[in-house]
Amino acid sequence: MASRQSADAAVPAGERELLSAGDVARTVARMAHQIIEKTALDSGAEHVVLLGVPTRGVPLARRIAERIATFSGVTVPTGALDITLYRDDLRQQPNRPLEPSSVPTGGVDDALVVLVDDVLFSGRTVRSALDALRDQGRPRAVQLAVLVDRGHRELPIRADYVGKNVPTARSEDVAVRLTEVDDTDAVLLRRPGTSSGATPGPEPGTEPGTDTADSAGGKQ
Ligand SMILES: O=P(O)(O)OC[C@H]1O[C@H](OP(=O)(O)OP(=O)(O)O)[C@H](O)[C@@H]1O
Ligand SMILES: O=c1cc[nH]c(=O)[nH]1
Repeated sequence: MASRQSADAAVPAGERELLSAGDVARTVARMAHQIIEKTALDSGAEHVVLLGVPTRGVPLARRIAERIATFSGVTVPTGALDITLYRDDLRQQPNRPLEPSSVPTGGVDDALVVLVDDVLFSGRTVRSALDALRDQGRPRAVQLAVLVDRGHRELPIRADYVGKNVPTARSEDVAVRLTEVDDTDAVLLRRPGTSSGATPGPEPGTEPGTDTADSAGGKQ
C-alpha cells in the first residue's frame, strides 16, 4: 500500500494519508483472516469474543467480526469495554463521558477475548483494558488486535494482530477515521506545525516494535 503525500487536496497541510478507505477495508480483512487462522476459529474449539475499546475500537471490532463471518461462516460476538475509570493517568486526561461496557451474552469466562483498538501507542489504554476486563470475568486468554502500531511503548505490551506498523516521531499523531464515527475511512499521520508538502517521518530510534508475532503478515 503506497502512502500518499498531502499533495492530495483532500488531505490538509501537515497531514499525510497512511491508509485510504480501500486500504482500511483491506487491512481489516487481513486482520480477520489472521484471527481466524491464529485462533483456529473455524474448528469450533474456541469461544472467541471481540471487545472493542471506545471510541473507534468498537466499530473496528464489529467490522472485523463481520469479515470473520464472511470468510469463515462463524459468528463472533462483539462488545465494548470502557476503560475510562481504569486509566492510570485519569487525572491528566480531559474529562470525557463514560461509555457503558457491553459484554455479549455468554460473558467472557473461559473465552478467548481479542481486545480491539485503533491505535497502539504507549500501551496504557491496553493496560487499562486488561483491568476493566478483569471486572467482567476470567477469560481463558486475551489477545490484542490494533489497526495501527505507532511504537513508543511505555509498558511491556505488544499486539497479536497489527494492521500496519507505522514508524512515528513521538510528537506526531496518528488519527484513525472510521465512517461510523467520522463519516469517512482513513488513517492520517499528523505532525504539529508542519506545512503542506513536508514529509513526516520517524525520529531516530522511534520505530515501532517489530517483534510482534503476527505482525510480519500485517506489515505494509
Ligand atoms: O497506547 P495509548 O498511548 O494508550 O494510546 C492509544 C489510545 O489512544 C486513543 O484513544 P483516546 O484516548 O485518544 O480516545 P479515543 O479512542 O476516544 O479517540 C486510541 O484510540 C487508543 O485507544
Ligand atoms: O497518535 C496517537 C496516539 C494515541 N492515540 C491515537 O489515537 N493516536
